[in-house]
Amino acid sequence: MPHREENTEFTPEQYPPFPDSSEFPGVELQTISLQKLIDHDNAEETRVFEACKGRGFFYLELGGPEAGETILKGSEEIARVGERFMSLPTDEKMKFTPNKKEFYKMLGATKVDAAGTRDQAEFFNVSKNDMIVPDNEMQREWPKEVLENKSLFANYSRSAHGIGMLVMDVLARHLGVDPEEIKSRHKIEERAGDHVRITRGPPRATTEMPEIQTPSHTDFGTITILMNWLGGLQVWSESSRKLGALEPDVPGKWLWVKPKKGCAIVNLGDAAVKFTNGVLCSGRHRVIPSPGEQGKWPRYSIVYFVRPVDHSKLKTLKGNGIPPADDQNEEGVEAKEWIFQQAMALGSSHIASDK
Ligand SMILES: O=C(O)CCC(=O)C(=O)O
Ligand SMILES: [Fe+2]
Repeated sequence: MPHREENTEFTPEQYPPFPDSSEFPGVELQTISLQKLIDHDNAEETRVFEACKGRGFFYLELGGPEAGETILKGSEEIARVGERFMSLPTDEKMKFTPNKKEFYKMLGATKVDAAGTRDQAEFFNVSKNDMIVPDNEMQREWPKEVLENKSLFANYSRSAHGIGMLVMDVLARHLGVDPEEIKSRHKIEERAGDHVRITRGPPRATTEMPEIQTPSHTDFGTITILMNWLGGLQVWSESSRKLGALEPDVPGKWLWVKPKKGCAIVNLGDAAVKFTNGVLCSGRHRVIPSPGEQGKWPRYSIVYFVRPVDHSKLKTLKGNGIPPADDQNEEGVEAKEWIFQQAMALGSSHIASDK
């Protein structure tokens, strides 16, 4: 049985498998090989492009290349760092929630529906910008658990950002977009809303499904690299390119995304939809407690959000695969402001810095 002691509750080697039952219908996702993308394998590039036009979600097999190995190993190390931080008393953790925004979000701080039901997960966001710079250029206070592991977060951020950009480069070339246009909007050294998020959902309170750990949303950024070990993530069966609504706006149902060993789950965010005038899809998803026996364990996930740099303009890119947009003559909103607006449309200041 899982216990809440030092480094004992994140125990992937003990987790039971995702239940094999029609009660928990799963979604079929393509599995893309990172190594093949690095090798510019044509067929693999086409598969990833199709996956991003369709649901905007796929598994990425990480084993082999250095960046992939960093994510595989680093996500577990970060989960253990997260476990130590999460075990602190709430008031200690709340010190890292300046102005009720960002960094640490306690369980129940956001509303998951119009009735005001509260979420059931806590998370901590670690900004890429502060991890990749020398100590004297850091802009915020961080808990000692993070500071002691700054190089872990820095390496993880660089690898996840690099993987995200590799995928975006493939997509740009398939859309006839100058890859430099994407690169210049995602320079790692420039300030951006990128962060590593450590989320902990408590074991399921009752056997009844569901309480909501992370409410229905689409991610705000460009591309997300997600590592999780227990079920709980679900995607909406029908893809939609409408942004902002809390609830799905097309008929469908929630399908489970089963964690796949050795793979990240990669999904596009709203900025990728905006950049491509809706050619690419950012899939709607949510997290509920893990199914069956898995629900007895606390659930950790480690997410990296790649976002456009703060001062870049959220304007549709030009390319022969992108329908002309009506924003070409507008000045365009800066990424930082745009992400804030997306968050406000979701109706929560906590989500402002979130998804
Ligand atoms: O915990 C997960 O598996 C997904 C979390 C997520 O969607 C998010 O933090 O945006
Ligand atoms: Fe998400």
